[in-house]
Amino acid sequence: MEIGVVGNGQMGMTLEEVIKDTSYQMVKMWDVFPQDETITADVLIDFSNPANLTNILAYGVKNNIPVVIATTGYSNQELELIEKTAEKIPVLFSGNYSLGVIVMNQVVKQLAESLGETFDIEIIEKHHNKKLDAPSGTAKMLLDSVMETGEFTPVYGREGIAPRQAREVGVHALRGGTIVGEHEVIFAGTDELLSIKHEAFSKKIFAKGALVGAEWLMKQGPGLYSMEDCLF
Ligand SMILES: NC(=O)C1=CN([C@@H]2O[C@H](COP(=O)(O)OP(=O)(O)OC[C@H]3O[C@@H](n4cnc5c(N)ncnc54)[C@H](OP(=O)(O)O)[C@@H]3O)[C@@H](O)[C@H]2O)C=CC1
Ligand SMILES: O=C(O)C1=N[C@H](C(=O)O)C[C@H](O)C1
Repeated sequence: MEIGVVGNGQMGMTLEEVIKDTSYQMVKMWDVFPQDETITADVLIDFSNPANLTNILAYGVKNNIPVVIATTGYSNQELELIEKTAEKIPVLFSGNYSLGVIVMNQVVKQLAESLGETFDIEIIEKHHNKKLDAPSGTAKMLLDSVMETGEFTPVYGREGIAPRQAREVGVHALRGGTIVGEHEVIFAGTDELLSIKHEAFSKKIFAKGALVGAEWLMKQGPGLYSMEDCLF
C-alpha cells in the first residue's frame, strides 16, 4: 500500500515512524496539501488541520483515491463536504483511531440506552497543551453516541450559577502538558456512579489504527465509513 500522509506534525511524524515497521510505503508527506498535486498514492491519510480538507477531498475525487480523515475540529459545513464527497469515493472518518476508544464508544451507546433516562451523563476529555480544537473529536463522537439514544442537550463547560438540568450532557475539555489523550464518560445516579475511561499512552495507537483503516478502506466502494464499520 502506497500512502500519502497529510500533516507532518506530531501525528504525521508518528505515522511515518510506524509505516517504517510495515511493508507499506509512504510516497509523500505534506504539511499544506496543494491544489494541484499530481503524485499518485493508493490512499491518503490525513492528520493535519481542517484548512487542508477541500484540497484533499478534491484530489481524492479527481484521482479516485480513498481518504482516511483523522483530523479533528471540523465545522458543520466541512462535515457536510465530507458527507457529499463520500458519495463519490470511499472516506473513513473517525475522531479516534484507537481500538480501545472504538469499543468504548459502543459501550457508551449501550450505557446511555440503559441509564440515560435516570442517570446524569458527563464527558471529560484531557489533552496536551498543543491541541488546537476543543472539545476533542473523540468527545464529539462519544456525545453523538449518547445523543443517538434520546433527547439530550449538550452543555460545554459550566460557569457561574449553572445548576444542572435534567437531560443535559456536560462536555468538559482539559488541556495540559503532554497528556496524549484521555476520555471518560460518567453516568451519575443517586448514590451510585458508573464511569468508563480510556487513556492513550502513545500516539502510535492512532497511527496503527489509521493504517488498519486505510487497508480496509481500499477494498470498499464509495461511502462514508466509521472505524466501527471497519472493525466489526
Ligand atoms: N483521529 C485520531 O485518532 C487522531 C486525530 N488527531 C488529530 O490530528 C490532527 C493533527 O494532530 P497533531 O499532529 O498532533 O498536530 P500538529 O500541530 O503537531 O500538526 C499539524 C499539522 O498540520 C499542518 N497544517 C496545515 N495547515 C495548517 C493550518 N492552517 N494550521 C495549523 N496546522 C496546519 C501543520 O503544518 P505546519 O507544521 O507547517 O504548521 C502540521 O504539519 C489534529 O486535528 C488532531 O486532533 C490526532 C491524534 C489522533
Ligand atoms: O489532538 C490529539 O492529540 C488527539 N486528537 C483526537 C481527538 O481530538 O479526539 C484523538 C486523540 O485523543 C488525540
